[in-house]
Amino acid sequence: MPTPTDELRSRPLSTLITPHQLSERYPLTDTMANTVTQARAEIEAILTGQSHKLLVIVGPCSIHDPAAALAYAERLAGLNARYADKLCIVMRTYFEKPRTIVGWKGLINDPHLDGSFDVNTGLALARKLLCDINALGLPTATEFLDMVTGQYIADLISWGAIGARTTESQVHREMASALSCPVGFKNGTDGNIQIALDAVRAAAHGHIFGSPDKHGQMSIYQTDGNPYGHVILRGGKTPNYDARSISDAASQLSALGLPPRLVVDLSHGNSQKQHQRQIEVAENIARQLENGSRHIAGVMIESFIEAGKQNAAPGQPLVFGQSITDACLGWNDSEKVLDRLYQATPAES
Ligand SMILES: O=C[C@H](O)[C@H](O)COP(=O)(O)O
Ligand SMILES: C=C(OP(=O)(O)O)C(=O)O
Repeated sequence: MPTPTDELRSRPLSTLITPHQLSERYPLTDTMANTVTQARAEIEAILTGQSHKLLVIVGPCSIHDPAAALAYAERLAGLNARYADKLCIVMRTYFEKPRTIVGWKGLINDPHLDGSFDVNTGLALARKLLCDINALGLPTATEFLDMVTGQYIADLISWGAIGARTTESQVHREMASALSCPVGFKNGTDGNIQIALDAVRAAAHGHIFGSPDKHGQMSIYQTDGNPYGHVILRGGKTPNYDARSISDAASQLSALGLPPRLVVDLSHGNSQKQHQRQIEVAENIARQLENGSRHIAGVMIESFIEAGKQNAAPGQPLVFGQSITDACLGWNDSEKVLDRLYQATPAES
């Protein structure tokens, strides 16, 4: 026997349910499919400038408690109905968190928040929550980070993001080229927009790559390319939501023959990670809209029931509806921000 040279630093722990098995347990119903199909069509029309509406991706930084997320979704569904003539509201349902170094990586990876890494339960909780939210008629958004887990939930997602830490990654661009929903690419954490422009172009192309299929069989996939890739300005070392930064990015899109429309993240580098600052960023965006800017297709907001964030320590009780990753706006401020954006969005001309 030769000396082993492989799997020296890894080992399989247990088998993973397949995407097909999970979707048999939590199937996509006609109501859910209608929510997804209608929202994707509306978002596509917003991104190409055919719709006057503003896309608003709003919700917790991450999902850690499905009951709290559903309680938030029920409130948000009310605002979705109230503002439907001008806003296209999509709930942030982020199950995978990219970490700067290490930390809790989201509900799918560690659903019990205790390092037990019960991934099969995490996948089931994520899919069930997405079914419940879409059944309310409220569409959902997520970051696609892991190359495998997206297969379990992508049919329930109306808008996807590739994060600041992965926009430059070839495999994420290939994945985006396959996704059935519109996909936004964040600028880099240092503020580099070029990588997001490159990503939009790369994802618009078809690619060939290896991936498990819905039954877990390793397969060679061919993708068509995603025509609805777009840039998300999330700030970097300094913010980039001001009118000048937005029009510069829009000019770069036009020069590439792409629609000069983009999404602005009110959080992260644009709020310098101070959640309350999202309110002033929203005010600035509202004024740009009122001044006739045609470049702002949408915004992203980190919002939950309770403002701020808390530390999740195993065995310690958690505040219901408060973030355990980035700090979020509380519900009252979120309502005010959405109302302000509604007032600033032009009515259909
Ligand atoms: O949006 C979430 C965080 O900003 C991102 O996951 C990085 O988090 P970290 O810097 O706390 O690891
Ligand atoms: C991780 C996120 O953002 P970014 O990739 O911009 O840091 C996020 O939106 O949760």
